[in-house]
Amino acid sequence: MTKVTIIGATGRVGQYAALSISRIPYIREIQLYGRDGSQSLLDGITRDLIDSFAATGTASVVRWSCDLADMKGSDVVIITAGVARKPNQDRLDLAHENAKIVADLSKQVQMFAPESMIMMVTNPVDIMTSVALRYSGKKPHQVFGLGTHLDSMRLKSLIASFFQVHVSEVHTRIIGEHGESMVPLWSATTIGGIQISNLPSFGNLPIDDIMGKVRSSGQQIIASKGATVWGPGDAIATIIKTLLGNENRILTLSAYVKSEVHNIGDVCIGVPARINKDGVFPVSIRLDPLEVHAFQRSVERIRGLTNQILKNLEQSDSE
Ligand SMILES: NC(=O)C1=CN([C@@H]2O[C@H](COP(=O)(O)OP(=O)(O)OC[C@H]3O[C@@H](n4cnc5c(N)ncnc54)[C@H](O)[C@@H]3O)[C@@H](O)[C@H]2O)C=CC1
Ligand SMILES: O=C([O-])CC(=O)C(=O)O
Repeated sequence: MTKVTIIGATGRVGQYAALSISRIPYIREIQLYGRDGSQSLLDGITRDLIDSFAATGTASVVRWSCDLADMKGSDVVIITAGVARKPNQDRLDLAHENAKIVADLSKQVQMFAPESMIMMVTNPVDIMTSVALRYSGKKPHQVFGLGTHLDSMRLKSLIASFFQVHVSEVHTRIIGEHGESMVPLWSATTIGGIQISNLPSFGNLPIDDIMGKVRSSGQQIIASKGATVWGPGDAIATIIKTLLGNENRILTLSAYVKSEVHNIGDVCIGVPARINKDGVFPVSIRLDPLEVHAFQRSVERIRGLTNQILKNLEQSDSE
């Protein structure tokens, strides 16, 4: 029996993630959690999902609850709860408010679902992953965030469009912060198995323009339609499928990195990680010197902000 709980299920990302996850064949139960007062909305979302299951022949069972105890027995608890940014806000502007929400929820996940893993979506996702790790008391491989997986998919799509190839021909990744200091790994980018810099047209690739589009993608979508929904929802489902299907794929997630990347780390941040039924395990990699430098800057920025947020939380815990 494979059970996934979504905390934040009445939100835009939580709702679509539930639909996308329900398409994974071996997911048997999806538990939707919403705060007290959202009973009617949860009931409506559940009925709508059941209609969708009937139309597609999906075998999953979906239940809703306003009682966190009902996450008991979950394999993974996905947290999408918290505030989302408005146009012209940075994801980091949400850190203070969301940290309190995530710290409280993470303690409860450990209380009611001690065996489960936690997947963090709430922004700023790297910092929230560290908050969840600290407050749940779980092991590092059991707590991870969506990280730069979605950014990597956005870059993949733009490269595929430039070279006019199917997205499956492009392998690339972005590491570091899910935000301004993200680092594209051109050294790890291939098209049809060929290192991108060995393609004659690589010189024409508008790298700055492409990375500008990746960095501002969330902002642009929020400005025009209010929220990013289908991109993150399907990215969440890919990761859940990889994890619970024991696929051993290497995806770029926010995970606690100790020293796997050039001895840089001691924080949760986007890195390539092996994902299987036991959890998420950062892989040891070697990068180009410029990429190492950029990753180091990104890590230092996120580590500094994370430590500040954790200190603030400790202070409010002791008040
Ligand atoms: N990491 C990533 O790539 C992405 C992260 N996000 C983040 O996911 C989060 C959710 O985004 P949306 O679904 O668009 O927001 P939304 O406003 O539509 O939904 C927020 C959800 O959180 C719940 N919530 C708020 N405060 C809560 C609390 N104190 N306790 C329990 N639940 C609470 C709400 O009831 C609602 O279900 C935001 O922080 C957003 O920035 C969104 C897209 C991608
Ligand atoms: O931009 C946002 O606030 C939501 C998000 O993280 C994304 O879609 O990359």
